[in-house]
Amino acid sequence: MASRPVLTASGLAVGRGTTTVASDISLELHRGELVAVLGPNGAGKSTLLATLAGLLPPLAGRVEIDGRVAAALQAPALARRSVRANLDAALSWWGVPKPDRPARALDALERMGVGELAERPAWTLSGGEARRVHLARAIALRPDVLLLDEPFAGVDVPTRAALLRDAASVLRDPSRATFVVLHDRAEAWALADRLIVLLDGRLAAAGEPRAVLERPPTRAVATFLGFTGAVRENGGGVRCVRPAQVALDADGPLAGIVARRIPEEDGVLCEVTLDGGAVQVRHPYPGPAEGEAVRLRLDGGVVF
Ligand SMILES: Nc1ncnc2c1ncn2[C@@H]1O[C@H](COP(=O)(O)OP(=O)(O)OP(=O)(O)O)[C@@H](O)[C@H]1O
Repeated sequence: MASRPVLTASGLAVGRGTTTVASDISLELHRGELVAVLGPNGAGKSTLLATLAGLLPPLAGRVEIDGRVAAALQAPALARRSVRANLDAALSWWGVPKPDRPARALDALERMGVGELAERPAWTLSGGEARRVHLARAIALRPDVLLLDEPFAGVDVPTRAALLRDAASVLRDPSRATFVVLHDRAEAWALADRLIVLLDGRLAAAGEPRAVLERPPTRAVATFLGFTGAVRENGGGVRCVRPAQVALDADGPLAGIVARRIPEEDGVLCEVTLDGGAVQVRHPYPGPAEGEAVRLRLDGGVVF
């Protein structure tokens, strides 16, 4: 990317106390992009975010920022006052002159779809409403770098879908870089311009989400990204496949046995053992029985 980065982390090691959680992290954030961080529990996503925010000292390396950073941490943590007063306090602390604050606050609340909640006491909000206000408060600051830690945690599925839809348009802003820790891969596909995967204490993958999904750099990254099937190849190596890359097909070249059926909303997820591996495949209800012999075909995947 040609523009000057608004945040540059070089050779960064992050951790708590003297314990290193993740190291050798180098990344750049540019204005206008939304970068998502994925990784399993305990991978160090929140620790990295807190370090980029300046809330924790780097254990090695450095973070350079060209502008101001605002972070919205995991818990909404709204003060016991009205929604409007919560935003006003943040804007005041940020140094926004008093006459400018009401319009800035209302604009951010409206952009997050909660303008009508401005006068509500913060403690009367539902979890989903509090999340929106929490995001609005960070957006209202108009930082150069916006760091968000799991902004959709604990929000139920329909509310989450609506929040994601609103956030996708509000969070991407040409004037700032947005860096967001996510738990759910689906959120990353919906939101991110760029994806970072933290795994086993290092930055294990980085790139455009589609590219990372199509060509995960290691088997560990592939497994983390949902390549649940692995089949030995004749020529050597192991082909890793996602359930969507497997089809039950009476004329398919591979023979397997259904080892387990996991009922899902729109069908069944079948775990099929093959000579040389195992895969998962989705099938409309009722699908094959446990113990049934099936034939299947693999469409794609990646070989390690
Ligand atoms: N306040 C703390 N004091 C000491 N250790 C901590 C603290 N917070 C987190 N840790 C430890 O640091 C490691 C990384 O935790 P972190 O919260 O950064 O991971 P994460 O990837 O954000 O995980 P999750 O997906 O579960 O939120 C973990 O081993 C965790 O137990």
